[in-house]
Amino acid sequence: MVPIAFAFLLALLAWVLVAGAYLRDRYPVVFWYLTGYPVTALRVVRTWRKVAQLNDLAVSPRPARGLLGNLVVKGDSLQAIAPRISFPRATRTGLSVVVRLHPGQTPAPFIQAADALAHAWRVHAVRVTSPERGRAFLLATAADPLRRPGLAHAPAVLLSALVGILESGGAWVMNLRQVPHWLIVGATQSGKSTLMARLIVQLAPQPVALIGIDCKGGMELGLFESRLSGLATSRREAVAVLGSLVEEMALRMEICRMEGVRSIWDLPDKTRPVPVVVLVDELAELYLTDGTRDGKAEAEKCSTLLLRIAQLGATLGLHLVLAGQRVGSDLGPGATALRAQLSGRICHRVNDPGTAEMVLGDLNKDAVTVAQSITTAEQGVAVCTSSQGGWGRARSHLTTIDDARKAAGSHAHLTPELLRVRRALLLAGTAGGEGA
Ligand SMILES: Nc1ncnc2c1ncn2[C@@H]1O[C@H](COP(=O)(O)OP(=O)(O)OP(=O)(O)O)[C@@H](O)[C@H]1O
Repeated sequence: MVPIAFAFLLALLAWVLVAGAYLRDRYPVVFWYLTGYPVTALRVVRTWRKVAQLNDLAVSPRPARGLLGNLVVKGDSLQAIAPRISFPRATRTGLSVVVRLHPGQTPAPFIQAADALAHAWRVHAVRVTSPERGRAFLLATAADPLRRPGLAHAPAVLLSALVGILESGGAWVMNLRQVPHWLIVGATQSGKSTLMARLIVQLAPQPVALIGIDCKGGMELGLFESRLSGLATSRREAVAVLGSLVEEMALRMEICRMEGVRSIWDLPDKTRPVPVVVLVDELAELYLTDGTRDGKAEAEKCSTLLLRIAQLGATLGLHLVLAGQRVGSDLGPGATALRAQLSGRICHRVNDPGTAEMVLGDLNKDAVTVAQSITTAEQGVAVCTSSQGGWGRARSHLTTIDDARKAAGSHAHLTPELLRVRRALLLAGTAGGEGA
């Protein structure tokens, strides 16, 4: 009888384990509600007083000074009282707690203690906000939502690309109408090319001209040449292409002036020139020189042309997406000036703190710290700015180079002809041939 009961218990245990694993993989939200949430909620309630006291979130109703005989004694009371919290409420990805602040308390110490709370509750992260005076709202995320992200959805809009998923579960969208120019940075194997490939897959079916500048001999962007209205594979060609785009910009300004409008988007659909997106792979190649006078002059020219497009292009339908392994002040003052014009920033894992600082430091110091904590295992994860002015972690949707090449090929017939660019490339090619 005993062995049968034992075998039955073993079978039951095995079944529970298998069912649990199935539930966790197929229905992670249900799994969280049934198992993770009750355990974590109890842990929050049980540890709150201690955690609050250890992190200076508890305050004493007694004054910090008192009289002992004739002496004024100063010090913290031993009877600090933790602020009251609501019972943790389950969310799809974690739980939330409302804290009733003591009079005189602000949410600032809670923001500082967010990391300690995450460790104490054994969750991935805790975010602190204060939507209402006198209350702090703690939102705990149980596991990193970017570890196994699902697919996000967003409506198809001109010049807008759904490139991945945000940590919040929302769609990660690069909307060039809202944020006209972007800087994408990351160490080797961090996910830059995958993001570029995703961008090309998303923009290829749209009525936009794509121009590639890839000074690594066209190894990366050359794969999508069938959908490119021009591809520069050397700095000489890049100068020619960017120069022709500055001429195009001047022409568009003239059209806008004659029509009495301030942007090509105010022109009627029929007369509006096609928007142009310039994709640059390895930005540093445009700035670094071999020390010769000609090399320096070419790099300076490139820098000036990029800066002009970044300054004036947004309303004229010219957009820049610049990618590179690192962007440092050593590339010259032109690179720093250009960065100021690129309001969209994406920072994958980087090799040195200086690069994260250069990409995000002028926007938010916390974003720099978060970018520096991206590990080699988190390919495709990046810190990105949003069109609302905030920032967050996100992961690109995995897109293979083959997917992007196929998308470029099947939309090749949509490639707009930019004669000015083609002519500049031809002339640069001929001049390069003569010079060789
Ligand atoms: N969003 C993602 N999800 C999962 N894996 C990814 C993601 N993005 C990139 N990877 C993986 O990371 C690897 C490197 O990606 P990618 O080639 O895009 O990096 P990179 O920064 O362009 O590297 P390099 O500078 O060496 O060209 C690829 O093999 C890809 O499979």
